[in-house]
Amino acid sequence: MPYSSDLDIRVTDSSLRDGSHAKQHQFTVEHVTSMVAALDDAGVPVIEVTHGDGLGGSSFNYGFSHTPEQELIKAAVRTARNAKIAFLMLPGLGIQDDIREAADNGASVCRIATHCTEADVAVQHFGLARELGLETVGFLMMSHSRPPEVLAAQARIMADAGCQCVYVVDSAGALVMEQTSDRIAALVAELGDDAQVGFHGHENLGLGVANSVLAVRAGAQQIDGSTRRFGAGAGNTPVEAFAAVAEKLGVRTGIDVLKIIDAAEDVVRPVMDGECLLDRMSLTMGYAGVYSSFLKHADRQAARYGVSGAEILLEAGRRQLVGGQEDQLIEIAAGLAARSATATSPAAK
Ligand SMILES: CC[C@H](O)CC(=O)C(=O)O
Ligand SMILES: [Mn+2]
Repeated sequence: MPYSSDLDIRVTDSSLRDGSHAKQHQFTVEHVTSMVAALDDAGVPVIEVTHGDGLGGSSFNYGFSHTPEQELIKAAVRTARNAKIAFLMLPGLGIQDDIREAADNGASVCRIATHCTEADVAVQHFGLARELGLETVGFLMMSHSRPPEVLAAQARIMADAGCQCVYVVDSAGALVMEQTSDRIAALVAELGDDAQVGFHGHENLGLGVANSVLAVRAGAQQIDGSTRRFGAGAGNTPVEAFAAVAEKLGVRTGIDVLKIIDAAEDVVRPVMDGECLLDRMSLTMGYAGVYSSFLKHADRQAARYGVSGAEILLEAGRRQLVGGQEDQLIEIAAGLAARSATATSPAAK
């Protein structure tokens, strides 16, 4: 087992990583220090801190960070008294030296994310992380897009490479109830005692907490959330709501519900540029199965080309775009603008 614990479920708070998308990667050391202090005090056992797109994500394509992520990781490690500090990396975007640096800076949980059909690109990274003594987590992103048996086979590749907990990642917030539990159950059956199973939800259909409860009932042992839903799209499963629901169900998370409710309101909310909303854009993402981190990119291209952001997302869903294909949002917006110019030109009438 990757960790010894008397908790039933281990919660990882992703607000300082998934929330980086919503914050357009503008976290400062002060933001990290205040949020880590509050989450740690409320008993959150793992806190993830990285650029939204993981180590090495600060770039023209994904958006430049305000503060280098390794500085943010160091600040988190300095601040946490009990919580472990985790980081995310996508092979190819981040490189192995980034993992070494994060480990040197005191992070202890290495989370490696691939598209849900591409687990093999992470094999060497899991090996390195284990050599460095890091705890390992694997992310199968866009898990709504493949059936349970495909995900289970990909989870097996991760576990054989040294991954200690494989997550079903609902990047688009598109999974509905049993679609979550069927996927979790398939991974649990495949992995047995070889690795744990986790669930990372998004709120784009308003199902983060419900899907997480179903994931737990299907055998998930680790659950992600973000305090105040501070994450991409409509945000992640709210940690404070999940902790409250878990307590009512008799599931122990070790999180003090009243303290995390206060942290959400008094500490996390002031760091956010705005609430993560279940509005037309994020709901369209859940409905059409679009990667939550495309939200701000789609907003920008909609404004730049004067077209509907929801139309951009619907086409992104039709094309089944995956992370790394953000540039296609520009092409989609330009195409919508060209079509609307043709339709309104006098020659077309
Ligand atoms: C770009 C990484 C991505 O945001 C990871 C994640 O949280 C997800 O796929 O939901
Ligand atoms: Mn996410």
